[in-house]
Amino acid sequence: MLVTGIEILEKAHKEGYAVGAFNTSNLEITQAIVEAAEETKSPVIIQVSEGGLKYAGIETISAIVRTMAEKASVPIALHLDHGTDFNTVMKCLRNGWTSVMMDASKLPLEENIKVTKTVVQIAHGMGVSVEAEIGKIGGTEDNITVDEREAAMTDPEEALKFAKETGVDYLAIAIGTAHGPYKGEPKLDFDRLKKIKEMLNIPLVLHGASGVPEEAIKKAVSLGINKINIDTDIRQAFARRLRDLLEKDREVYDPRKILGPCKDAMKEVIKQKMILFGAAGKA
Ligand SMILES: O=C(COP(=O)(O)O)N(O)CCCCOP(=O)(O)O
Ligand SMILES: [Ca+2]
Ligand code: NA
Ligand SMILES: [Zn+2]
Repeated sequence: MLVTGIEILEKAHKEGYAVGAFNTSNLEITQAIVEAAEETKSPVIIQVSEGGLKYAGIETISAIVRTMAEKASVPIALHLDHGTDFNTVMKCLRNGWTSVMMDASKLPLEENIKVTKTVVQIAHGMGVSVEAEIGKIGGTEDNITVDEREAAMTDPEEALKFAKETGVDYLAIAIGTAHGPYKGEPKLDFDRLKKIKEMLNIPLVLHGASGVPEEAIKKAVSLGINKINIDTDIRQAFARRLRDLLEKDREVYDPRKILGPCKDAMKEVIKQKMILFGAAGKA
């Protein structure tokens, strides 16, 4: 069934587990996520980035996700990932999103608070929950130094002020992860996470979780992470299966016979994440 993000994350926060938030931009990725959730009886957040909206078309990807979510037997939310443009957030609210991220983390704190508070008021008025980001979760390609990444981490006092003044439902925090494939092993600041959770006591979001070792994921969940964003690992599962399939079969040309197995490969990766996060069986 289609539900709001907070309905899924409030329960995860209370019961101490995390829910996968997986990016989609087409039919097959959406199928992989929904089938994985059904087969592991997991609640799940299906999210679309601004790039995904451009690729698929906002009404189209909304129709695909909402139709499949409404038919599903497990709770599914439709989330806007990294909504950096205010008007894009408004368009998603108008097109049936049940959760939106207003990502104004690149703005100074006071401006981030101002725009996030406005989005929270509008979204809550429409029965939609809101994610925001404090601290900077960059990309592994960003050529910033270790100190700069340290400096970009979320300050607990700022996070408390931000949460109180905006009324945000769940907060993405920077504790050492980054988007994209990692070159070395990411080092997560667990003390920082523990402090933020104790001070804010709301659902927390981990971005850049592809490529983070399983033990670190488990520890982050035990310390209060409740939404875990995964995209790169799914993309890589798709591409691996596609290359392997086309190398083995030079004759195949039916997209269903090519994309179908790729969908299955993505589904297997997603199922493993749901089990690792503790969402399996919680639907
Ligand atoms: O935190 C994450 C997941 O990060 P990871 O899967 O790379 O670790 N995300 O928020 C997913 C980011 C998706 C970006 O999509 P576009 O290419 O369309 O901009
Ligand atoms: Ca990553
Ligand atoms: Na997000
Ligand atoms: Zn992210």
